[in-house]
Amino acid sequence: TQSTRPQRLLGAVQKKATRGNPRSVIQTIDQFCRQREWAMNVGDEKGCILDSVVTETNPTTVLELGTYCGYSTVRIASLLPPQARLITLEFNPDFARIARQVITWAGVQDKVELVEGASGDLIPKMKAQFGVNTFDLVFLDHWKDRYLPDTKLMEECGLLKKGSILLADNVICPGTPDYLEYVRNSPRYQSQYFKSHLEYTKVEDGLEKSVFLG
Ligand SMILES: O=C(NC/C=C/[C@H]1O[C@@H](n2cnc3c(NCCO)ncnc32)[C@H](O)[C@@H]1O)c1cc(-c2ccc(F)cc2)cc(O)c1O
Ligand SMILES: [Mg+2]
Repeated sequence: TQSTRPQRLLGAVQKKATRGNPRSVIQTIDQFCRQREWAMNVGDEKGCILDSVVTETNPTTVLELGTYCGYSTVRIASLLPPQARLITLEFNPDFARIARQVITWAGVQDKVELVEGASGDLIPKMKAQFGVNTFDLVFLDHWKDRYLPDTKLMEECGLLKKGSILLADNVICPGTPDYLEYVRNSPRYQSQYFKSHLEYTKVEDGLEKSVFLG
């Protein structure tokens, strides 16, 4: 039977990346996506912006919406201090299965909790079921029309505190117009756009960093 693109991406990681070396896994995926098959990872250019936001936030608790193959999961986890943890939500079981293997190959599995399910169902359970108080950083990279409803849901569930950071991928391409309008006009957020390019292309895209003001 035909393999899927995520399966081929995992194959490249297991063949070429050094086990236990997150940077090697990231480099291998970026090379695969540039030389073999494009895939919707945040990529190396926007990935550097993600890295800088993670390091300057120095988060203890991170939430990622949309794991896909685990590229940004590995990127973020590799920068977290020892006690910090990253919860990543993925509702496609096939993608979750691939991501778990990528995360383990990179050796960051002890900092990552991959939860299979839809963000809309899981966000309300974060406090009771996952022992989360608030998130210091949220990386939004799932269906683009879900960024806004899930942000409102996180507010309602008391998962954001003064200073919590939302970092959203693809605010230009494919675009998240309703989310952008909200975080840029709401008095509850201080927003900043980081101009970049769609992963592995010259098309404009960018990340929006929004600080929750409480
Ligand atoms: O569409 C893009 N990303 C979507 C990611 C989805 C992943 O997240 C998972 N997911 C989705 N919704 C939820 C959910 N909750 C919501 C549903 O309940 N709860 C849990 N998991 C969820 C999916 O199963 C996937 O694993 C994209 C496209 C381009 C692109 C640009 C230009 C082009 F020409 C083509 C493509 C570039 C990018 O960087 C992109 O991120
Ligand atoms: Mg994306």
